[in-house]
Amino acid sequence: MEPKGDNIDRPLHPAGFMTCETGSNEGLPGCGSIDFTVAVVLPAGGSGERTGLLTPKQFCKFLNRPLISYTIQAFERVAWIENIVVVVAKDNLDLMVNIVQQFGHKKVTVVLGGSTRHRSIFKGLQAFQGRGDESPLTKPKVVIIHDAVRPFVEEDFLLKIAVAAREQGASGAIRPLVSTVIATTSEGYLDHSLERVKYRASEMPQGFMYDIIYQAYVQCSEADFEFGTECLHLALQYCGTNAKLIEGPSTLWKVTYKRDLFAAESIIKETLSQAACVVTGVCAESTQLAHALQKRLGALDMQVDIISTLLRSTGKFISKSWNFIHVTVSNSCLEDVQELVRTFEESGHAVLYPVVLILVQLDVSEQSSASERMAMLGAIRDVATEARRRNILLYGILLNHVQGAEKWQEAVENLSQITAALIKERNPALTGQLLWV
Ligand SMILES: Nc1ccn([C@@H]2O[C@H](COP(=O)(O)OP(=O)(O)OP(=O)(O)O)[C@@H](O)[C@H]2O)c(=O)n1
Ligand SMILES: O=P(O)(O)OC[C@@H](O)[C@@H](O)[C@@H](O)CO
Repeated sequence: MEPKGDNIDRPLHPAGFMTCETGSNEGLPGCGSIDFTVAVVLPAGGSGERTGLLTPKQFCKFLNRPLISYTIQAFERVAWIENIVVVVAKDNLDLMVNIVQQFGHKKVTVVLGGSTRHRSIFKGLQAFQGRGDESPLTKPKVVIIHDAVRPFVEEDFLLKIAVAAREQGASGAIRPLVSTVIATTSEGYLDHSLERVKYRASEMPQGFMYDIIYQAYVQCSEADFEFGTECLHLALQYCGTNAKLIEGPSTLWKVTYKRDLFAAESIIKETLSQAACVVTGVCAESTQLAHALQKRLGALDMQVDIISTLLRSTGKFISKSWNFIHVTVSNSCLEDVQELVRTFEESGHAVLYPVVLILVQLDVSEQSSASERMAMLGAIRDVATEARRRNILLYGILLNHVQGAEKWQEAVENLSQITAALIKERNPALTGQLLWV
């Protein structure tokens, strides 16, 4: 999982940062909910030592996409946020610019960080300061500061933080303490414990009037830069600004330890669409199988639609990030699958989230020959390799049309369990394989 930084021949701004395509709020829906400019600083310049991994946690991949890309997406989909400044260590500068380009992130400026979190945040804030030439970034009225390793943040809470920062000068997310806080003696014994109900954990996002937090950083001490962990404290200490504290959802937690990476992956997978569109073609057996599958997947809380052909209606399902199950009684449908891969490529829709495409061949000839199975496997492998480049995960299933109602019911049950698992897990290792049910 080592980061692979390809050198990007991009001019580094005199202030030491690269600007990718910036978005604008003009005319976007939703920006009417806020009448002042808001920007975001995402400190992502750490090394993630506490995970015990060589790859900094913000660059660890989930479904073939780095964690930081999920965090950036959480902010770029908010129409009233104008600019997103991502602060990274020098060694990860090219990697970060690569990620912005690969996943089509907008409004993003990549900035070089510092040796501590506070130093990195200050570098991020400086991206809004003119440096003698016209800075490409508009200085915001309010700036939101958010650890890049907190990917699960929702627009409604960001709105609360931004409005409170505009009104109070500063605002911050808090959560109830899980463990009691105790003070220890220098010999390592209990000195006293704090009354837990009186304390809260300080989380992110935090919001500030830009001028307040910028001035706080201008005035803060070297000790603050070296050892401090709390931006709200700097606003109080150096600008006399008492932050409004807002209790946030439990999803605001920070990825810190290795266990947090597993939790983050599980949550990301849960957010992906489990819905599927079953494409049957025109033959009766496929349609019958599709309805049986729809009933069983429905029992697994999966939404399933059935269509006879991909023409015209594909866009509706692609726009909703649905997955596809293509049921056929012949191996002629690979052309359809290739057409679907091309449609996804043109829509660019699978860039952010992998889409599952399952090819179910109903073997009505009782028992396909080994050579026929090998031919199908070879064909699927080729198409799957191409599909993977478009972030489409193609799996093949060969379903024997067994005789006898009971055996058939069992086969359909197995098929539904396998298709549900493939869609939920999206395991790239199984793509291009032919499962035999
Ligand atoms: N010099 C630094 C140190 C940290 N951060 C960022 O600040 C956020 C919260 O810090 P933390 O969870 O402590 O990250 P790390 O410092 O990377 O973790 P560790 O202490 O385990 O090395 C992270 O997004 C991290 O990348 C930063 O921008 N610059
Ligand atoms: O201390 P760490 O560098 O692990 O993480 C930073 C956290 O302290 C910080 O995100 C919140 O406490 C809010 O300031």
